[in-house]
Amino acid sequence: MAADERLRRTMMFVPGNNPGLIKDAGIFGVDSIMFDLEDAVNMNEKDAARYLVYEALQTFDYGDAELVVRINGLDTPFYENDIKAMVKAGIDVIRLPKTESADMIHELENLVEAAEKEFGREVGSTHLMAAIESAMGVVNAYQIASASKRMIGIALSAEDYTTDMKTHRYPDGQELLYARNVILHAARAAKIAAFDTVFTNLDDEEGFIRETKLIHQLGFDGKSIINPRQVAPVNRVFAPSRKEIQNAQNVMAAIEEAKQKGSGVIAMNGQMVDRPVVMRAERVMKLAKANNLIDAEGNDIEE
Ligand SMILES: CC(=O)SCCNC(=O)CCNC(=O)[C@H](O)C(C)(C)COP(=O)(O)OP(=O)(O)OC[C@H]1O[C@@H](n2cnc3c(N)ncnc32)[C@H](O)[C@@H]1OP(=O)(O)O
Ligand SMILES: O=C([O-])CC(=O)C(=O)O
Ligand SMILES: [Mg+2]
Repeated sequence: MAADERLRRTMMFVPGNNPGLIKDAGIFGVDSIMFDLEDAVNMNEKDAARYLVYEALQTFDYGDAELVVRINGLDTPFYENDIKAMVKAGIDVIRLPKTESADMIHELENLVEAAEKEFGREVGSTHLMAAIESAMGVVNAYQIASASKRMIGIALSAEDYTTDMKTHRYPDGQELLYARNVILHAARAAKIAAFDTVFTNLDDEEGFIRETKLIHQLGFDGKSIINPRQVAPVNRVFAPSRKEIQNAQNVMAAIEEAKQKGSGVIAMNGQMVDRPVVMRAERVMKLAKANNLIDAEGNDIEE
């Protein structure tokens, strides 16, 4: 699947030192599986975790899920070996933590390209994304997002970000509003995806749904998650309503009719239907298909 056609509602962290979680990570229906070599892994297990994830990528079938690895940061002794092993294993996306500048993406890209050449991978086939975890990262968000053609997304990482900002996370999320909006604008301007941060209190389902509704309303593509329990609530929030689906089906039918007549614009119930309207309808149809609300032809599936 082309990188820009993917739905990325859920990107689940899977600790790279936990064989049980790594083995079963494909069964929960997440859009992206993110093996973590960074903060979920103790210093004394870094080499073992890298080896484990490398072996898992050779061994297990993760179906259609996008495969992402969060490598160790550029200020550690681990990232070069992480990059080599993950490129060799054919990972889809490398996520750089604690990204603060476009230069960091350039450094990552150079190492990825060298590894692709060394291991006979197609140059350019490894995609990149950046986690933004500091004030400096937020200030440089657009430069980071547009630093490379390989970039598929940027993510807010609020645990480290709130620490850097000398605050912490509150239930209403006011402390994240500026960073969320900057990251969204940077991603949209660079035409890549925007991911919201993890919600760490697994027992507060109401708070998790409230936060997910907020980031969906703002326009994020999806959320980093830490547990399979968080998959269904995110998918429910991102699922279009029957009314939205009906409207999208009407738009698709209207634009088809316009095309037959050789026009790119048509009126539907007195409302103009043009390219942006069609693009929104296409996204609704894609989300509806992913939630099994319509079939491959775009027709309703009864609940
Ligand atoms: C700030 C940051 O950097 S966040 C990123 C780093 N953190 C992480 O990667 C943490 C990832 N998450 C986890 O390790 C776990 O979800 C925990 C420790 C938080 C909670 O674990 P549990 O108490 O076992 O959760 P829970 O009981 O809901 O697990 C249900 C099932 O899902 C599995 N599971 C839980 N989390 C994950 C995960 N992240 N990936 C894959 N499987 C998982 C469990 O093994 C369990 O399987 P089982 O029913 O076969 O035993
Ligand atoms: O990327 C995330 O959401 C998790 C993380 O590292 C952070 O919040 O610091
Ligand atoms: Mg972090």
